[in-house]
Amino acid sequence: TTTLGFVFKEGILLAVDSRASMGSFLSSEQVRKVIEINEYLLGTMAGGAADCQYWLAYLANHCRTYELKNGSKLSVAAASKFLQGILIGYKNSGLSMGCMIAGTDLSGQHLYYIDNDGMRLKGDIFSVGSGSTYAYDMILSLTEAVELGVRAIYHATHRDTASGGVVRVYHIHQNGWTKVHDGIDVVDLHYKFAQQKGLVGDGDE
Ligand SMILES: CC1=C(C(=O)N[C@H](C)C(=O)N[C@@H](Cc2c[nH]c3ccccc23)C(=O)N[C@@H](Cc2ccccc2)C(=O)[C@H](C)CO)Cc2ccccc21
Repeated sequence: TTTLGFVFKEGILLAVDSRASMGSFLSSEQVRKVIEINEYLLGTMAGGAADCQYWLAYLANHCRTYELKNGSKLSVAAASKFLQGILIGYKNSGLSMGCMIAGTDLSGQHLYYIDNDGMRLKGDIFSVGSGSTYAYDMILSLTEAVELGVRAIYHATHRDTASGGVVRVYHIHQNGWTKVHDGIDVVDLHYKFAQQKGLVGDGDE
């Protein structure tokens, strides 16, 4: 898995791959590693799929319940703190989760990293998952940010056997979030980037 989140001029970008594995068996190339908690919050998943899916769905439920009770939304800090509290409660019980919680609230856009050790960090850039060492960061315009996110995940899926499938990209801004790409096949990207590098010319240029 390769998940990437970074702050840039116009908000926060999340970019992830879509591969699931069971040991050396590739169990899926189409999983969704970004969970749409509500129209202001997104979560990313790396590690145990069931652990991530269960506890991020639990967080989404908590956010909705809070909103109905209090008539206002949880801040990104509060939502990420809630998840941290759960993971601390289950520390050393075998959960495997490396998540990002990103979203927008009254104080702007925020990005947090939370993992099964109970670590919670606020930051401008995180990359989580087996392919994270291949993904890099820069502060860019939206177009450049999207291109970077796509290239970073593509590059990671090209190198990391446990990452692959399609690239999904989300942009978080002051009005919530927009889904930029819902699935670009990394094989198509491979030929597109190879073409751009002139490696796969048609031979008579
Ligand atoms: C086929 C499949 C799933 C699957 O293959 N589950 C296995 C058991 C799983 O959890 N795989 C992990 C790797 C793994 C297996 N056993 C573990 C025990 C502890 C920790 C990790 C693991 C994985 O792909 N994780 C993805 C993240 C992911 C995958 C699916 C959904 C959310 C997040 C990832 O991090 C990279 C592939 C590197 O491991 C999960 C899922 C959700 C929705 C639809 C299909 C599937």
